[in-house]
Amino acid sequence: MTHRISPNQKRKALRAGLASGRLQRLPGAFSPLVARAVADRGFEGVYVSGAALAADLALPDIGLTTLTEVAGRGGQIARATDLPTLIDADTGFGEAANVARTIAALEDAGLAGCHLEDQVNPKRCGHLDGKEVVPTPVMLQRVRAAVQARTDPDFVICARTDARAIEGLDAAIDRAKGYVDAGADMVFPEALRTEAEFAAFRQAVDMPLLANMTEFGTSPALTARRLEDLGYNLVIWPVSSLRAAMGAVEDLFDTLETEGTQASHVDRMQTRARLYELVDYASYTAFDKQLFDFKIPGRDA
Ligand SMILES: C[C@](O)(C(=O)O)[C@H](CC(=O)O)C(=O)O
Ligand SMILES: [Mg+2]
Repeated sequence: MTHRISPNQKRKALRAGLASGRLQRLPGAFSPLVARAVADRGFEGVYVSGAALAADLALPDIGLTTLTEVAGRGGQIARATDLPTLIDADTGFGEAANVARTIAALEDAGLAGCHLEDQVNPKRCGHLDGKEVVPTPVMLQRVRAAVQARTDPDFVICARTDARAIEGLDAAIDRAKGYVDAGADMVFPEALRTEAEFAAFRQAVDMPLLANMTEFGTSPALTARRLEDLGYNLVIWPVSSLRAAMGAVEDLFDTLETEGTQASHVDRMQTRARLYELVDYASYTAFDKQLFDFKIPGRDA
């Protein structure tokens, strides 16, 4: 498992995927190890969720994490695989000037792209009540700032609109069109309510579209095949791996507490061998051997 693909090559791969007519499938990875498990299958990319990143720090998803934390963790996850990694940049961590700095940090961290949303600061989960959006001109500034700040033209800037839940579908579509005119490469219509709304958005917006298949939210659960048929370009399952892992962790702790041993749980655990596969233990051993198996001319003949 050698990782030699440059950030620019990953960005080009993401762009090619978006232009391919095939759905790009990006499971959320809350850690570099989880990203390895994504890459070990046939997925086209990795997603870094703001909600999962916050939850991992035992924080709610209300804009408490900082750019430094998000870029740092995003970079660790992006470096773990050869796949392009798309990251959730929330509202851009401020207004235009902050957004510009956010793009610089995410590019430097090796991300392939990010999404920026039109919520007010502090933001909320897109599937909960109580969120608000900024006036369209404010989001247009954010998008323009992002596009101008980009130093690699292949870095993908995705504009997310949260307007569906607040202003309705037509307003969300109008906003999306404006964000595209401002230079966004793709659009993330958040919290659509029905499959018909997914279809209507596709009909109205002539740019790559992202579908968010999060659980326990307000959107219907559509399969990858259905989303591809609807003409969507990219799907994220942002928090699914964290929810699955935490479900298993809580079950384990219940077992430990009640049974005093993990024995009945071990068959559900990732094995030591599989973990070593994912961290590519063998190639490190080979590398070490090659470094230390050397002879010094004159000393070792
Ligand atoms: C996509 C999202 O922005 C995220 O941070 O992963 C969240 C997901 C979630 O809370 O389920 C969102 O949809 O707001
Ligand atoms: Mg988020």
